[in-house]
This record gives sequence, C-alpha cells and structure tokens, in this order.
Amino acid sequence: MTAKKVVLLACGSFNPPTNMHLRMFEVARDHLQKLGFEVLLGLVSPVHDGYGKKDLVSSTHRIAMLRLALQNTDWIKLSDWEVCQEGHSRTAVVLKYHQNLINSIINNKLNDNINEQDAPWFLNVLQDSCRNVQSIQVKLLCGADLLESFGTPGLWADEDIESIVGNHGLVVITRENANPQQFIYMSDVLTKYISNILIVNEWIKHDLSSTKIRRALRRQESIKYLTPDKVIDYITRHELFGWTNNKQS
Ligand SMILES: Nc1ncnc2c1ncn2[C@@H]1O[C@H](COP(=O)(O)OP(=O)(O)OP(=O)(O)O)[C@@H](O)[C@H]1O
Ligand SMILES: O=C(O)c1ccc[n+]([C@@H]2O[C@H](COP(=O)([O-])O)[C@@H](O)[C@H]2O)c1
Repeated sequence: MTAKKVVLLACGSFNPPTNMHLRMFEVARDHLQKLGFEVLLGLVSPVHDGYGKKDLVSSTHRIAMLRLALQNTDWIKLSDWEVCQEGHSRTAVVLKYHQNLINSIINNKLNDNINEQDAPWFLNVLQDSCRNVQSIQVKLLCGADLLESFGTPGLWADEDIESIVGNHGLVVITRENANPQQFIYMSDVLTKYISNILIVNEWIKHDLSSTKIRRALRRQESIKYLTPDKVIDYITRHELFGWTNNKQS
C-alpha cells in the first residue's frame, strides 16, 4: 500500500520562534509515519503584521529569526506568502492557497497567479516527490491551545473551522492545560470530522512559549536553550522584546 502524502503547515506569530515550534514538526512527523503517512515537507507560515497581536514585532524580524531557526533542518521551510499579503489572512485561506499551489505542482500546470517565483522555497523540495503522485494533503499542524481557540466566541468563522477540519485535517500536539479530546467531544463539527484530526502526545513536556521567552527578555534573563543560538544573537543584536545591551547597573 502506498503511503498517504502529507505536508504539515503551522501558522502562528512565531514572536519569537521557540525550540518547541521546531520540535512540534518532529513529533508530528514521527507519529504520522507510524500511522502510515509520508510527511514530505513542513511549512511555517508566520502571521501578517496586521494581525495586531500585542508585542508582535515586525514580520521583517520574525522572518529573519525563522530563517535562522530553520537553518539546521532540511525538511521544514518558511512560507512568506501570508506576511506578503495586504493584510491578515484567515488560516483557512492560507491552507487553501498552499493546497492549490501543491495541486498545481502535481498537475504540472503552474498558472499565471502561482508561478515559480512565488514558490521557490518548496518547489524544489517537492518536485521530485510529486512525480507519479495522485494527491498531497496540506494539514494544519498546531498546538492544543490553537484547537481550543476554535471555541473562543467570534474568533473563527464556523465555515472556516469546517473547511480546515473537513478539507485539510488537523494534527494537534498536546500542550499543558489543554484537553483536546474533551474539546473535540464538546464540538459537533469536530466530532463529525474526527477521522481528520490526529492528536499527537508530546510525552517529553516542554512548557515553552514565545510569551515566556519575551518575559525573560524583558527582565534581561537568559533564554539560552529555549531557541536556537542564532535567534538569540539576532534578538540581542536588534534589542527586541525589551532586551537592552546597555544595562544600567
Ligand atoms: N509548547 C508547545 N506545545 C505545543 N504546541 C505549541 C507549543 N508552543 C507553540 N505551539 C504551537 O505552535 C503554533 C504557533 O504558535 P505561536 O506562535 O502562537 O506560539 P506560542 O508560543 O503559543 O506564542 P505566544 O506565547 O506568543 O502566544 C501554535 O499552533 C501553537 O499551539
Ligand atoms: O482564521 C482565523 O479566523 C483565525 C482566527 C484566530 C487565529 N488565527 C491564526 O491562528 C494563529 C494564532 O497565533 P497566536 O500567536 O495568536 O496564537 C495565527 O496564525 C492566526 O492567523 C486564525
């Protein structure tokens, strides 16, 4: 039996990227491989500046930090499509864009809207895998907190949730203080598409978040081993997140 081919796409602020953002892809790939999927590629899609989240640094900085964070992986790539749009894109739209692009590659008919210049970051990785392939599914990779944010009133459109779980599927990494199984049980739409939702237990718990890194930096505390050293160098060089190089004694 041939393995179902999957691309994992993670959306978020990555403000800044953490080791857990990278680890999430590894944990998901291991689990999916055991279930018989072939994970061809991981994509990181940072949110547009217009998302307007508190303390969000510019996408120029977030992209630069992600590029540094991704230097030691050969299968997780940055997609800057979302940050290059005019404003914030709903996640359902981001998934659909990448799915359409991959479908075009499979069908070998990149059209005028989607040309090779727009997608150099993963065309070369995928092109070989795409030969003789019928389909590749783009799934949303997320932490359990993002899944649970589906329940925040007014945050996600109902049709978008249905499109994300129905057309793409979710790979959810467990996270402290979240109970994805119970959350799915409480939701009719998630229960309807339960076969499209894979929950991956992260047994090696890292209660790590960008918020905690930002807090440490604000307090002039070390963030070593929480994010790659090159990201730390970038943050300190640009004095991001309240870090200052001229400390008053
Ligand atoms: N420790 C973690 N365990 C599981 N998933 C995580 C973890 N940290 C981040 N993620 C997931 O990574 C994706 C992108 O996350 P995001 O940029 O919001 O990071 P974050 O650390 O949660 O950020 P912030 O603290 O600024 O809210 C989300 O799907 C989020 O759930
Ligand atoms: O598509 C939506 O309606 C939607 C609603 C809320 C959040 N999101 C996405 O979820 C991600 C949340 O990131 P964060 O850092 O706010 O946890 C980010 O990529 C947002 O674009 C998307």
